[in-house]
Amino acid sequence: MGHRSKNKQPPPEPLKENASPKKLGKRKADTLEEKVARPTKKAKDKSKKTKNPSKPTKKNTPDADAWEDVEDDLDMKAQARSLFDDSDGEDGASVGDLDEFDVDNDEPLRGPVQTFDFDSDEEVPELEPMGKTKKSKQIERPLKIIPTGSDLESDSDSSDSDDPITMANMEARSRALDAQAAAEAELDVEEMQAAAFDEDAEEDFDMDDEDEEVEAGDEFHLPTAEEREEEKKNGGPDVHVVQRRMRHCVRVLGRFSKRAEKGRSRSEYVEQLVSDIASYYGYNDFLAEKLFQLFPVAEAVEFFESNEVPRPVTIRTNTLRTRRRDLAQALINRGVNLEPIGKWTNVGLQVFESSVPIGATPEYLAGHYMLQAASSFLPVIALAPQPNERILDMASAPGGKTTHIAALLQNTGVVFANDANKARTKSLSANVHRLGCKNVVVCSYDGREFPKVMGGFDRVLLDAPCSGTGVISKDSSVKVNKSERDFTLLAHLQKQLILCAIDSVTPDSKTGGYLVYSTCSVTVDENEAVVDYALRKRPNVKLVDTGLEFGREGYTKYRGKVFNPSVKLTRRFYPHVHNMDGFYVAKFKVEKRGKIAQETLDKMDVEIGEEGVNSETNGRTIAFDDEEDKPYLEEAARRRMKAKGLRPPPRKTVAA
Ligand SMILES: C[S@@+](CC[C@H](N)C(=O)[O-])C[C@H]1O[C@@H](n2cnc3c(N)ncnc32)[C@H](O)[C@@H]1O
Repeated sequence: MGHRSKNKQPPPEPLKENASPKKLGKRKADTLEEKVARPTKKAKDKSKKTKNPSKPTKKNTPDADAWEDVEDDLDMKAQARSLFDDSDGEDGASVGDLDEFDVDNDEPLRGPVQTFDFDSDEEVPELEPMGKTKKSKQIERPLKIIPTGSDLESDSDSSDSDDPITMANMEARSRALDAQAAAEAELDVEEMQAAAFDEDAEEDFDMDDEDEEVEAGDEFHLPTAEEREEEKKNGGPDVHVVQRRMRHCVRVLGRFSKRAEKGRSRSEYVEQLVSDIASYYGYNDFLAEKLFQLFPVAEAVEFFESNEVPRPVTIRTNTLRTRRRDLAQALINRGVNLEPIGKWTNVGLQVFESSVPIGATPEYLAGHYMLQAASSFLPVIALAPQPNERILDMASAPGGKTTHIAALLQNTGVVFANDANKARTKSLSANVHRLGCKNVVVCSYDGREFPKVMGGFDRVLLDAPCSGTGVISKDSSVKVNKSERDFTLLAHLQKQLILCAIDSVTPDSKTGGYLVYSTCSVTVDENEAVVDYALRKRPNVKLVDTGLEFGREGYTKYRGKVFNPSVKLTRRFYPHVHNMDGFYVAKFKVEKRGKIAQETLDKMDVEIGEEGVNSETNGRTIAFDDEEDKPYLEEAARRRMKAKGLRPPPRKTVAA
């Protein structure tokens, strides 16, 4: 595939699991080439239609989860009361055949049902989403349903029409768009096939190419340390050089024994590749390496590349106020082109294009939906709250998941929505009110104070503060502002929070007794390592299936670390695999302390004993490891002093 296909994205939905990572083929090579021309990457002329959302403004808060943060900017006073109070009724306004929005059907719906003037700028884009005049990379995402050749023929006439869309021509226009997408898809396939036979294509990364012949003048030479030093002195390598070198390194690392230069080691190639990835995509060396290590070589490049592309714009229907089909129709009437996200959610909609700002429609202001990344649905689906339960959302601002929980509870029971950051609880409260959640209590404690503040919860969600390495496409500052120390401190905070979250769950719950731990980060330190720590420190918990239909299994071994085998039950989500933000979800069942399976206890004793940690387990609380915690506690004390304007004493210990 060539330039045309750059940035096309399918909707967020499960892709085939365990598929071997895609080979870097011509398409990827083209992608790399295109980077040279950034930011004017797109070759396609899309001037006819105003398509697709630009991302809503996002604050640079590394802890922030996805773009529920746009809610922060809303002036509550401007939030109109519901304009659609009647819409809850089973027989809402008759709006044509929208049965597909009743849960399972994923047919696309697009095109307004009224006449729209695509060239006017009538709406004031308060929150700047979906700006008519802005194009985003999502424009080129292929539609989900690719029509047949006959559709192509019959509608080809109308595909380019500039006539206004009306009830009469909407269907034909819609089919024409599908046909266009199909034609593009066919072209892509042709290009891909052509590339497969193009022996001269130096960009072809085919790792299985037995008969490769390197043309004269195209031999690749891995720079020596001196040459790299020289390159640095001269202001760094040219972008073309970096691209070419990255391709070559990936190629060599794909079949090292055959392709490597004599006398050069694998680690030299890896070092060069990571260094080039860092400079090409703009990461600090530390983070580039950390993320690179998560994947096989070629897949790692896919991951970095996917972080350059925005994820699909998605919204969650607030079922406390409306139904998905009614919401879809209301938005279609406003000129929004959308379709259900996928079969795994019956409340999500993916927005492809809009002629109105999607963060400021009357439906938005009336709380009929939440702008929410698809990945953010996952932990709440895993939590599976049941009516009348008592739930704690331990780190909840700005409330994307809290309001989802409240909706699943159908406004019964109670949700304690906590966040340590008082300022962020304002947007949390605003969202709670806008979405009509009547069972939510907002509070602001450090999560580590639970369960002393209150306990006895049927379910707890800990959507932990994290490094945000899963949401780099939304917040690129993560590329440079995270150091090794940040990861150490974050992982420590996460470990403390998870123990407090576990202790807040009542094992006596008749309906629940679960904790869901999630992050929008892909690093093992913040995910599997935290979960494994919790299993070791709290033998009364076990991991259970998340209930999510897709996602890769959690690592049970990683770079010399061995985790509890049950960590396999946790789920990882990646932008390059699932077309959603990088995310991690683990679900624990909290059991009574006396009821722990003996085999689990035996295992715990061995594991904990091996580490030389306190091995008193049976029924007794295992405290934090004071020695391990010392530097972190010291660091926290230093920070508190600094915050109070006091000068902290010099450091005594250093975190590992
Ligand atoms: C990933 S965000 C939560 C997003 C939220 N769950 C949602 O869906 O909208 C992490 C949150 O943790 C909060 N936080 C950080 N440290 C905390 C702590 N010690 N206790 C409780 N909350 C904390 C941050 O203020 C931030 O709002």
